[in-house]
Amino acid sequence: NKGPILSPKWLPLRQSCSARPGLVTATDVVNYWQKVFEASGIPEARESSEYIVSFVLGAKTFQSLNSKSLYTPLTAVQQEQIQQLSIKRLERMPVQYVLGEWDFQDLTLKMRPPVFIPRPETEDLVSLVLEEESRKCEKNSGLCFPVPVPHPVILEIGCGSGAIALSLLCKLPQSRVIAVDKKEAAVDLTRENAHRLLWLRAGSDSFSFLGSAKQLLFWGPIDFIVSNPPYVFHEDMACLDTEILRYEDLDALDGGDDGMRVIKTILALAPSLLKDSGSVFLEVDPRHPDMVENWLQVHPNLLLVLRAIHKDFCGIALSPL
Ligand SMILES: C[S@@+](CC[C@H](N)C(=O)[O-])C[C@H]1O[C@@H](n2cnc3c(N)ncnc32)[C@H](O)[C@@H]1O
Repeated sequence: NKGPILSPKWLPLRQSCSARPGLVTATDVVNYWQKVFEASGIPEARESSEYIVSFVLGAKTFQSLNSKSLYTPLTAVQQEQIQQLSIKRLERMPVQYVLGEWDFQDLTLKMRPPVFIPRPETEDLVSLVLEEESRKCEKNSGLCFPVPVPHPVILEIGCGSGAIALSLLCKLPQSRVIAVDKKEAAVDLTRENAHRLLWLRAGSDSFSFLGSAKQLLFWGPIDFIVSNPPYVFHEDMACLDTEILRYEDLDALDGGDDGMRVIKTILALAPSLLKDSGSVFLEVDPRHPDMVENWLQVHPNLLLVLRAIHKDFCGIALSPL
């Protein structure tokens, strides 16, 4: 039900664009595909076109192309590549899947449907964990008799492409990071991204992948549990963008009736996994902090308290008593 790809509205334009391949520049092609995308109702038409053209020219952004790249005529091969990728975008494939890679913090990660595409706001979740770790280190160095702080053990539940876990490992190279996801496709992509970023080939044993939460119990005390779990309220799922509904794993987003299905699992699991000084960092819906607080009140045995809410980014931080 995706409809015709080659709509008559833009086919003549494409023909005129490819008729004189030697004379078409990157700027011409960006403008051309922007118009095609707009005519087909593709969201973020300009950005999509710019990303695709820059990618084929080996750049991250259109703005970073120098004037030579902008005005040198594209080869027929480059035009063909741009057309192939643009056709995928016309099918409403998210640009991250079209390009097959996307940046998260300082990392370029492989992206592949249906594994969840990391969102920019999740970068703040990583920053919150890093801030907490540096606070712990500062607190210790302020003691009269500082004791060596052991390197943190970090567990990410629901790693998707590995964006959070790999960013943390990159920023805290001495830490031990365990990444777990219930979907094999996600664990595989995290593993690929880790290999791609060379940590495993360098002989590091600081990254582990798990397909099942049961194995976590063998891991011993953990400093930080971090997760961007599925937290969309089930009734809101139908309102998601076509790009998401068509290509991303909906299980990665659907948090059940109250959006708390996986959040509750993580909170229930946390006390048995965390060190006494450990914390849980979760990205949640803006409605969730109150709901989490109420849920914790009826589960006092978990000994968890809601310690901070970072409303701007919909993140909450929880820590055990
Ligand atoms: C919103 S995505 C987040 C992916 C990644 N952490 C990110 O931020 O880009 C949620 C992820 O949690 C995984 N997931 C869902 N339920 C899970 C469960 N019960 N245990 C482990 N992973 C789960 C999904 O497969 C998906 O990869």
